[in-house]
Amino acid sequence: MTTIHTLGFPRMGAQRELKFALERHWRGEIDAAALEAVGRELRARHWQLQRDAGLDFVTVGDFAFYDHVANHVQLLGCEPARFGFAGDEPALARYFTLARGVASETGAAGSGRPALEMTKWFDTNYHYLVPEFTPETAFSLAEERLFAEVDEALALGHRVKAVLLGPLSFLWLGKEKSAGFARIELLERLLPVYQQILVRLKAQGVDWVQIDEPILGLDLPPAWRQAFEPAYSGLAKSGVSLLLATYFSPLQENLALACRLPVHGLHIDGIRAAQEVAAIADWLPVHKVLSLGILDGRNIWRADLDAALKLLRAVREVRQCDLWLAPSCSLLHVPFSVAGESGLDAELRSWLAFAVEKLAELRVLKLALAGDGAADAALAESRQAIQSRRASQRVTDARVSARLAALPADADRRPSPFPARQAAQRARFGLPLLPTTSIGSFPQTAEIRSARAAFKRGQLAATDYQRAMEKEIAHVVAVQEELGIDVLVHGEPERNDMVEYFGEQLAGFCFTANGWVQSYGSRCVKPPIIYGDVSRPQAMTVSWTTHAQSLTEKPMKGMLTGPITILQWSFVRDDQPRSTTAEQIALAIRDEVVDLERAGIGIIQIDEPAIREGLPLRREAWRDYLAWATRAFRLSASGVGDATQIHTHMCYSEFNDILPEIAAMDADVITIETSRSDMELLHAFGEFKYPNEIGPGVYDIHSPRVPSREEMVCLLQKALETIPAGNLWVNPDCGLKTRAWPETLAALRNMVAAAKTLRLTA
Ligand SMILES: Nc1nc2c(c(=O)[nH]1)N[C@@H](CNc1ccc(C(=O)N[C@@H](CCC(=O)N[C@@H](CCC(=O)N[C@@H](CCC(=O)O)C(=O)O)C(=O)O)C(=O)O)cc1)CN2
Ligand code: MET
Ligand SMILES: [Zn+2]
Repeated sequence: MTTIHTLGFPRMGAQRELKFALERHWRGEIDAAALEAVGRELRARHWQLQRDAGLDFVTVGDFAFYDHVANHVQLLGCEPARFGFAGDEPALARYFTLARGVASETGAAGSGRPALEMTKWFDTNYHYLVPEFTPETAFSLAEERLFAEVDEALALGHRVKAVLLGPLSFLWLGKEKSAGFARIELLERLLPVYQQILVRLKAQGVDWVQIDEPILGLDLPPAWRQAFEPAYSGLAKSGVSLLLATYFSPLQENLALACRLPVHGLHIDGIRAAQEVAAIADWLPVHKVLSLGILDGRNIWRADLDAALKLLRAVREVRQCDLWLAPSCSLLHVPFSVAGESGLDAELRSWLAFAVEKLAELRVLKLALAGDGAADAALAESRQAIQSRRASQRVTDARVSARLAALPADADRRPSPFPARQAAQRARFGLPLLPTTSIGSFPQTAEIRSARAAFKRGQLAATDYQRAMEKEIAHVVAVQEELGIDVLVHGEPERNDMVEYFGEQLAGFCFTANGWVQSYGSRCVKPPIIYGDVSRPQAMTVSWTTHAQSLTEKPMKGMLTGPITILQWSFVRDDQPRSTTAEQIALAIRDEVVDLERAGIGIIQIDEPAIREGLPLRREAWRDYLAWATRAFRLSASGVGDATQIHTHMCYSEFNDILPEIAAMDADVITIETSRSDMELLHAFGEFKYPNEIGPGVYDIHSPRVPSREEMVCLLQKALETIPAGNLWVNPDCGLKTRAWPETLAALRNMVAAAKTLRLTA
């Protein structure tokens, strides 16, 4: 018998019901009970889908109103003391305070309660809330939600597998908030609470608990590796069967450890750790369950079921025992269902499998392994789709491969080195010392979004939509002129998203109507799908940008998304290396850069916020990635003359460990998020002697708080300790699209004033 299950399921709902309910709740339009009802309804629906697909368990514990790591902070009773919660505050209200913070009543710096920090979940575009630890952190079984959800599922007649984030991964993903202590020291205090949870689950009638330890796929310090065996020896005593789940990365030096741990089963990522399947099938004792993540949970392609069956039969041959099958990781990272994507033609649609379709694939595999003829029709259909994709004329474009093959060796080099370019650009633009600029987007108001929605529904004519956006651009230009900003932007009103917008216009991409994936909290993205060779049929941004330039004498900065960020935030081909796809996108962006230059745009920004996120989870793979990623960026940027100034922008990550590679991108100016780390990053930039110009963000755009002029003067003075005044730019941390107008205006006004103050002395 084969057992099929999933590590997790998307939470938002088929129509993003959770997003809309959350936002209504936050606006005060529905109360907590109504929100809870939506959550309950979605869980019930999603469990029923799992059951209907023939899964042997429904998975309970993957649901969250904001983030599953934040759920664990409450479950484990470690809400940071700094929030100062009073005993009578309801758990859900505290939860949203952890997630969203509380604005200060006075607006003064340092007051209010900032939210838990948010950071990327491994190498995905999902953000989790970072647990905070101090030597005083205590743990207790403090929240009933998980057990209540288990009861809900049991009451609906389901067989339940509960899921927990494992104790070591939970600690690893958190952050030490005081110096001189290591969070691993908290393990001893944490384990008894896990033990209690497992005992409770067992008592509820749960036989299997999936305990996620994705950090087994990372380069772990010895103390962390050594902590696994004693920790799990303790947890083994709870009496519940544990399925240790790993994903996203091969286990390598942790493989023997993972096989040896005293648990009842091991899940491995059969896609990212494909090369380890044979060894694990061999080494994992046969009395333990092997759960093979056989379907790609990080991508949207229909699986090659014949190839999967071949592998599964071989594994069964070796192990002579039952197998468990699942997607490689939680399905959180793929959209809900292909059904309803009527905008895609039938052929393309047949190539895709989102969450619901992946559950169906599991069932076909199970039937086929049992020799059940009921799988035959589905297998034939799947085979047909795979063959159609392999043979399709739409996937390959001979002109693209010919162009790549013919690229001169120096295609990724600017004509002159930076000092010569800097001189040419200074002569051309005559900017003041400490020039001010912004990162690109201005507030995406409800008005802009509903105009776009009406346009997409066919209720607003293309010319009217264009006129509405041009009106917005004119407004943004006028505002910047009035504020006295030096290098202007058009504000990006016409963009639904910085990646999707380009995906909609590039050949080799398709996009969905409803393929939403949670990014954080209620926020979602709709990653485009790269199915074929990429090229740019026509200019994508030139007319908007030149229109904006026509409204001002000041330089208008062209605004593009870079090849690595487009790659990273799209669903990519699995039939060629990512590096090849990156190179193709790079050339498409290069064409746009060259066209902008030709249209008279002298400053062009190519955003690469995701370059750090794309870094492989294992350090040994960094060099290779960084080499092709930085080359792709340079390819996109190198088609222009010395006097054209190329900017790039990065955010969301710590960049300290890849500074040389960032320098190797050779952008003339980099604007980078730094304000949240109090300009820490700059020490690294200073030590490393970053050679080109740099704009360290002087204020955090993630909160509506308006920074004062003095605050920004302080930060800039700090920056001037390490960066020569002639190389320093003044700008916010990131784009302003999630902000409202009043705080945007106030903050930019103070920012320009700060720059002017320093110009007098610097
Ligand atoms: N791709 C990507 N990844 C990223 C980021 C990013 O900017 N892009 N930034 C970081 C994450 N930050 C994020 C910040 C904001 C949002 C966000 O605001 N998402 C919006 C959707 C943005 C969008 O696509 N907007 C569409 C509208 C989509 C929509 O829901 N429209 C409504 C109608 C809206 C109306 O009538 O007003 C509908 O179709 O029902 C548009 O502007 O055209 C949301 O969840 O609400 C997402 C991620 C890291 N990863
Ligand atoms: C996530 S980086 C955002 C860069 C983009 N140009 C913006 O300003 O929104
Ligand atoms: Zn940014």
